[in-house]
Parts: sequence; C-alpha cells; structure tokens
Amino acid sequence: MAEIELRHIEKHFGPVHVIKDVNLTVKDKEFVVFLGPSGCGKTTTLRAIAGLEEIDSGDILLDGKPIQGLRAADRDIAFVFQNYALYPHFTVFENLAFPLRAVGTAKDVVDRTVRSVGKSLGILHLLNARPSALSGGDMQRVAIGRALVRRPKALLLDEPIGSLDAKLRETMRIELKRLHYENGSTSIYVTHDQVEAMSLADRIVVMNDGVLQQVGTPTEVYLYPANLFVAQFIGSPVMNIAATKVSEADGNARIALDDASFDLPRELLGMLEQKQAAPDLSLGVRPEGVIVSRDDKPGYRPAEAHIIQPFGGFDIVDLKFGEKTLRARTSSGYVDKPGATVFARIDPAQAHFFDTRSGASLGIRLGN
Ligand SMILES: Nc1ncnc2c1ncn2[C@@H]1O[C@H](COP(=O)(O)OP(=O)(O)OP(=O)(O)O)[C@@H](O)[C@H]1O
Repeated sequence: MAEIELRHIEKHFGPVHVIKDVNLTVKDKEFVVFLGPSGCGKTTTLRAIAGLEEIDSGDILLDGKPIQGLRAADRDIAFVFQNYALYPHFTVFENLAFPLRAVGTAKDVVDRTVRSVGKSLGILHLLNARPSALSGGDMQRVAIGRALVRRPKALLLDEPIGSLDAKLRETMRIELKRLHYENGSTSIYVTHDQVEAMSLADRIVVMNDGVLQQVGTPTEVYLYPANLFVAQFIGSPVMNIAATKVSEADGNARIALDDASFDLPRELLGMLEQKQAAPDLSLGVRPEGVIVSRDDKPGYRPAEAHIIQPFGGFDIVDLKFGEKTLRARTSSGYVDKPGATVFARIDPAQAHFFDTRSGASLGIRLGN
C-alpha cells in the first residue's frame, strides 16, 4: 500500500511563487504523470515529495502519515533523475547493489535481487560493465533498476528518458509501462512531452505556472479539457481556438467566427443560457472535429484549402473561410492540392466552448 497525498502545498524560491496550493491524491499502484511546460513547477513538486526540496507550507502524506519532517533517505521513496546519476567507478552490478548494501542486506539476497531486477530490465549481460561503456538507454535502465532494488513504496521519475533519442524514447516508454504493469509501484513521472504522458499515465496532472489545471485520465484531458490552457497543451496539432458569437438563425444555433459561420444544434442556445455564459466566448475544435467534404452538402460551408501536411495515415489541411483559418484532419490525399475548394462543417460532439476571459470550459456537450 502506498498512497501519496499532497495538501495545500506552497513553495517559493525567493520572490518566485513556484507551487500554488497544490492538492492531489495519488492512489496506491497508480501511475501519475505531471505534465506542463518548462518552469511550471513539476520538478519542484516531485523533489518536495522525495524530500529533496523543502516546502513552505502544506502537508505531504504517505499512506496517511505526514512525511515532510523526514529526511529523503527515510521516506522509502526512490527517485530517478534525467541524468542517471550512476556511480561511474562502480560496475552495473555494484550500482544496482549499492542501495541494498547500504542497509546491510545479506550477500545472497543482494545477488538474487540484483539478478532479478537486472533480468526484468534486460541488462543481465551488462552487470560487469561500467556506466561509461553503456548507451544512454542502458544507463537509464540501470538507474531505474537501482531505484527498484529496495522495493520502495513509491517511485518518482524526473524526465527519465528526456535525453534519449526519439526512437529509444519510444522503446523505453513501452518498457516503463511493462515494468509498472509487473511491479505496480505507485509512480509519479514528470515530463513536458504530451505523447509520453498520454501513453504512460493512468492519470495526467496538467500543470501551468505552479497551479494544477486539470487531473484526469488521458482520454478525459483530451476529450474534456477543463480550460483553454489544457485544450491547447494537449493534442497535436493543437486544437483550433477562435473567438465566437452565437445567435439563433434558421432554427439552429449559428456560431460566427469572424466572417465564417457554422450551424450547430439549437439546443446549444439553451445550454449557454443555462450556464449564464459570458458574452466573450471561444470555440475550440480539434482538427478531427472539422469535417471536410469535396461535395457541397447542407450545413457545410465552402473553404479554400491552403497548407496541406501529409502525415502518411492522414493529412492535416488548413482551410480558409475568408480570413479565418481552421485546421482539419482528413484521410490521406482527400484534398488533392492547395487552392482546391472544399466544404466543411463542425462536428457538434467535438465543439468546446470556453469563457474567453477566465479560460474555463463551460462543460457543454452536444450530441452529433
Ligand atoms: N533551486 C532553485 N532556486 C531558484 N529557483 C528555482 C530553483 N529550482 C527551480 N527554480 C525555479 O522554479 C520554477 C519551477 O521550476 P521547476 O524545475 O520545478 O519547473 P519544471 O516544470 O520542472 O520545469 P523543467 O521541465 O524546465 O524542469 C522555475 O521558474 C525555476 O527557474
């Protein structure tokens, strides 16, 4: 059992307010990813949990007991750094054995545990090598192994694969997922890479400027972003966002984006009224929510195709509705060349509405 709870955590570095009233419960065996731009406070929060950084106020609890008074070494929490932090003069075996030997573990138990962890990480053949002879991926495997040998209550990982090349990052991501599946230790993982976050996390904690913006499963944060920041931080290419005015026209809710307009179901009007929506509204729609047709159909608006980015399995096409550009996702080659006239509509089920001033989602969900 290892549940981590953060209650009203605050932290300043001099005048800089780095963590602002952070509250979070990471459940036993859960894999939680802190995701956010550089400097948003992810690492500081992680280091505070490990005991590597003091907090100004608040409580950090492990299985219900406050631990902020304990030294890092006494918290039973392991930390994996981006730069591996291996002992260069030790072999891989000695690096893996170090945390066990430090607490006087019997030699046969050390041997058995190191071999078992080495096997699960695929580094048994490297046990006699020194870190300088290893690839980046293998060094990080050793660093993760060293964190796991003492079976800590929780595992904290700070951008552990951030310095590896893209292909190796993908391999390591899958290995980390498998390791967590097999070991099930409560894990918190810091990254600014949304693909890593989406693929690894049971829940993602999106942070910005020291504030938790949203906590949810990868699907929840993608489909139901809580605010404009999350909407634009998650998803690639980014969600289209445009200031909009909504009015009633021809029995529909008509949304105007500069000189373009689209019709959505009438029920939107009632929903906006019920939410007492502010006049400054923003529409958000991901590229896959902009439905493109080569033929003119009822409810579709003419557009001129502009930039086309082929991604192999699909294309991302910039569509110009007068001055307004919306990015759409189409099947590969569907729009044959820039300058072509096509027709498009917005899928109501994929339309998001935000209060432009506060950035908060209005939580409106329309049917198809
Ligand atoms: N020891 C320190 N002294 C002063 N300021 C610090 C210290 N450590 C971090 N900061 C500042 O605190 C803020 C948050 O840093 P933190 O490293 O937690 O962010 P992060 O989200 O992990 O970013 P990154 O991905 O770049 O590491 C930044 O403005 C950073 O410059």
